[in-house]
Amino acid sequence: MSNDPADVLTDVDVTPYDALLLVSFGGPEGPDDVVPFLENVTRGRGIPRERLEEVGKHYHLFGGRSPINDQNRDLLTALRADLAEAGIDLPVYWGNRNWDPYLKDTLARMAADGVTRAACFVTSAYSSWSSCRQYRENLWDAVEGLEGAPRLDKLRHYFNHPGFAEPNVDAVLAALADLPDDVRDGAHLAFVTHSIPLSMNDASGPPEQGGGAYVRQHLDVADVITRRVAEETGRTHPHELVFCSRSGAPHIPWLEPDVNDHLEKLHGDGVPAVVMVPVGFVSDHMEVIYDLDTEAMETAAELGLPARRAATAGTDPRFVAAVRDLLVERATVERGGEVARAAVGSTGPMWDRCPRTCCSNPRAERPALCGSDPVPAYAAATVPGQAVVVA
Ligand SMILES: CC1=C(CCC(=O)O)c2cc3nc(cc4[nH]c(cc5[nH]c(cc1n2)c(C)c5CCC(=O)O)c(CCC(=O)O)c4C)C(CCC(=O)O)=C3C
Ligand SMILES: [Fe+2]
Repeated sequence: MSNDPADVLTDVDVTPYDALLLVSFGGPEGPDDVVPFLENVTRGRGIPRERLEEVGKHYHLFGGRSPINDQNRDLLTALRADLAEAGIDLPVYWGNRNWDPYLKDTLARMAADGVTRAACFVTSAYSSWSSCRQYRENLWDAVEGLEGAPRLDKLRHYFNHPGFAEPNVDAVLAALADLPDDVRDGAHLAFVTHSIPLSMNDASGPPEQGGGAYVRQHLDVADVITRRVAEETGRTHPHELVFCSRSGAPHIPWLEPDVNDHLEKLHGDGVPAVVMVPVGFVSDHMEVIYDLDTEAMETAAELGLPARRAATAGTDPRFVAAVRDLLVERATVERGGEVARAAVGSTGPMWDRCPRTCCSNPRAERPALCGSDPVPAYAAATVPGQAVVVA
């Protein structure tokens, strides 16, 4: 990250924070975990039983174990090493929405350890209820009623941080290089992310900005990656944004096209090859190893369409350093200092606190931490000490 201006302008003072908290989704670690995990994920969500059985099969294909927890363990190890090397002495905790270690247990341990204020890094880079506000609701739930709970700040969205974009650029270059010589130049880049209901995309970001932030943010970083790849190869590969892992009831519209339908279309149009770029995900969890590496790769093979899947950011040192950069940046801001915020593309750096109306909950309004929301009167008493900033 030596050419990143934020590295030069900031120092390694991370006060007022005395911990970093890695916040993630969680996944099952063995066959017996699969059903309880799926129940945790889908509680109250109206996901049809057939869809759950289908998704259960995906996990059982891999021994009932998702790779996501091990990937977070690797990220923790890498983060601790990176912070230590930068001279930052800060404990790093980990808590999940849907599986052990649960956020509630982690927050209780942090309180017992005397942590007073933690920065939260969420393994989800974009705006939407599922990818942002739901995590903020989960943080609320985790501190509610907890004596001595640390105050929590969520680090800003990082889909357009160079430390996230650049590993994706290199991954696309590597995937292109791996395609047969005679089809490489004509390859399309299919940027892939998790589908969400159209209504959830419409409600993503602040309504004053017209909603639709989820898709807009993906399109922005996909443009950046495509242009950076063109700088390296001298060729602008046509690119599209497509979706995987559609869930929910069939009559509810979700973002399309599905990646498999897209591969069929490319093939029908005579496109000679494709690189799938899972830009919506930060590591190779189940959506990537099943929906892309298994299902979409099978579709491509049946079509006879040469396809490669680009790597996710994972523990790329630039991505790990980006977490530190975001931490140091936010600490500086909280101390009242000036920062240079690293961002590529046309969106610009994202806010530190989500606006009150951002990414509304599709079912019912729930209290959430780390926004500019005033804490609702009915809940304020149960969550002492949290940041309350009215926009
Ligand atoms: C936007 C988004 C991300 C990306 C941002 C982020 O990373 O947070 C994401 C990530 C993930 N989603 C995951 C797993 C699942 N998601 C489900 C269901 C759903 N996801 C949704 C959205 C997203 N999901 C939505 C709108 C639903 C419908 C139900 C609801 O409204 O909540 C279901 C239920 C079964 C099904 O129907 O698929 C499962 C099992 C795993 C773990 C993988 C592993 O185990 O390796 C990860 C990282
Ligand atoms: Fe999901």
